[in-house]
Amino acid sequence: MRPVGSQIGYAMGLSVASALLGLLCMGLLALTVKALLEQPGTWPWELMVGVLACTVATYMMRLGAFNQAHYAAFRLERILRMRLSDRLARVSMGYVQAQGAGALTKVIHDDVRSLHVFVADSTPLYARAYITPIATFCVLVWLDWRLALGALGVLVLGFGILSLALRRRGEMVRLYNDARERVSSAIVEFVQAMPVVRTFDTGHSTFGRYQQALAAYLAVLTRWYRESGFAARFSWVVLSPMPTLLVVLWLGSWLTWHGDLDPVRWLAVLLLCTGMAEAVMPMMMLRHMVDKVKLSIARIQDVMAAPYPPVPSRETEQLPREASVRFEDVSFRYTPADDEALSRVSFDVAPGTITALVGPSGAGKSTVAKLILRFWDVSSGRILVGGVNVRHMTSDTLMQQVAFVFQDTFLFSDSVADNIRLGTPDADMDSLIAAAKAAQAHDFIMALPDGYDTRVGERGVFLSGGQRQRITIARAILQNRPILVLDEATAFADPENEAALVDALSRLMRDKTVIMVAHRLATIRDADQILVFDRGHLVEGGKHDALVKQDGTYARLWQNYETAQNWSLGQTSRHTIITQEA
Ligand SMILES: Nc1ncnc2c1ncn2[C@@H]1O[C@H](COP(=O)(O)OP(=O)(O)OP(=O)(O)O)[C@@H](O)[C@H]1O
Repeated sequence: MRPVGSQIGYAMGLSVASALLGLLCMGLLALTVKALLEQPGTWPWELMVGVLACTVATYMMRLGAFNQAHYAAFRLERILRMRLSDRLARVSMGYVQAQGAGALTKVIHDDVRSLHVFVADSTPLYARAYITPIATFCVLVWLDWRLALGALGVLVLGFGILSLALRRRGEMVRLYNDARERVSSAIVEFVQAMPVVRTFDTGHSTFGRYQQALAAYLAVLTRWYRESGFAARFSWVVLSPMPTLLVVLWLGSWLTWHGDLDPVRWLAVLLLCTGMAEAVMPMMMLRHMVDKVKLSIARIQDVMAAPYPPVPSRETEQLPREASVRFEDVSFRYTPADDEALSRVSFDVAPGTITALVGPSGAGKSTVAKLILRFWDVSSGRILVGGVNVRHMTSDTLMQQVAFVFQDTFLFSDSVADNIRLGTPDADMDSLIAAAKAAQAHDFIMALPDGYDTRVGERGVFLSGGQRQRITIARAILQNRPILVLDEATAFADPENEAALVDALSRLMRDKTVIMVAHRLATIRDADQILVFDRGHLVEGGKHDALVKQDGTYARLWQNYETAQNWSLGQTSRHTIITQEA
């Protein structure tokens, strides 16, 4: 809250001033009554105008306090979201993946929102809740210390009972928050997994988890209510204005009876004393809000404390000399608890050559591809791009060297043109269209309702996997970076798309250093170098023909691949016949 601290302070100051003016207003009201009683028939105009002015000023200041608090909350929300997204853009991918997209979204959205609500609605109340009872008590003591003590006695009794009710509050709040979190994650899971749910279990097991979470939530609430219910409600009764009023009324009449109390003072005490008890209620509500917002603050602070991977400054960084890639004895594990995903891997990729990464599932091919872009830092060894350790260049420099085409293409809900322009925002329309044509994407883009201005994902414009892939390829062509990393770029290709994709890729790869993860071994027969991985180790390397002759892992993979091609053809035709008969 520090960035908007002074504005919050101003709001709280206004709120305190309005509370004090409210008291002054009551004092003037009592004096007005006194004047009316002492000189019947005359109007104490000055006092009455004073009461009116104080009332107006009280409400103006209260309004001002809430205005300031709301402006502070809007500013805070914006500042926090900017800072959080800035941090997330620069922390390692490892951190982002470990936290999970859902949890991070919740922090940026919900936790910042609850801080907004707290600052906007509660900070002025907070100031009031503390100053009103203290100031009221001081005035009451000045008016009549015996009545003041009577009113205080009621408050102390109410607090005593309330503390009994709140004895195990810390533990209950924790249980309550845990149960609530479980309900919300069960809902998220239920909704996100809807396609799987519909296909496999008609919702029984996921919905069951949601129901269990709800039942546990209900159990916590019921227990909390049962354990603290009576004491809490009883203390609410004691702390409501009525008991204080009764005590002051009874004590005051007894003192007046004995001629020991001026009736005007008594009236003033009666007018003021309820303010003390009234201020206590919001204090209790605020305590609950503070507890809730503390959890949000802790989560926001966790994200803000996530460490940046060390990067050199623009002055000290080293610039890559050419478009080569080199792994030197690289080992890597995703987390300290995981097994090594890569073990002592070394290889060289010369500028302008094509290198294919192959191997069984889980061998570490995608890991190699992602380490080149420094999504994670290696555990040992080093990765050189253009002869420079990736740790010794800024991420901007690395980005200018390497373009990436992932298997899971993500398009922003923006126009097709802006999706292609990502990374080269200044590209003009002609070069953008040229890139789309080279990527075999121009024709289908022109068939969309608004051509290049069509917004992806809106008004039913959903693109097929192959089309999305070609938009990403157009993006990479436009970026025209010297090194290209392709991770399963043809994964989504259907027969109709595949020819277009292969054509697009070959244009993209022209004159570039290419490192591609490949499952379809036929597409990489002509690669300059094939690196074969198995369980994190680089087990073989060389050209296709030589590797087939070696009769090792690659020869086995190649054999399996060829068998699979033949097998799938036969199976597909039989399957089709069976389905038709059915
Ligand atoms: N984000 C991650 N966190 C933890 N472990 C991971 C992560 N990504 C991959 N791994 C593990 O690292 C190993 C290598 O995975 P990788 O994705 O590089 O294999 P791959 O050869 O690309 O497999 P595939 O062909 O199936 O995509 C696997 O054991 C995998 O379980």
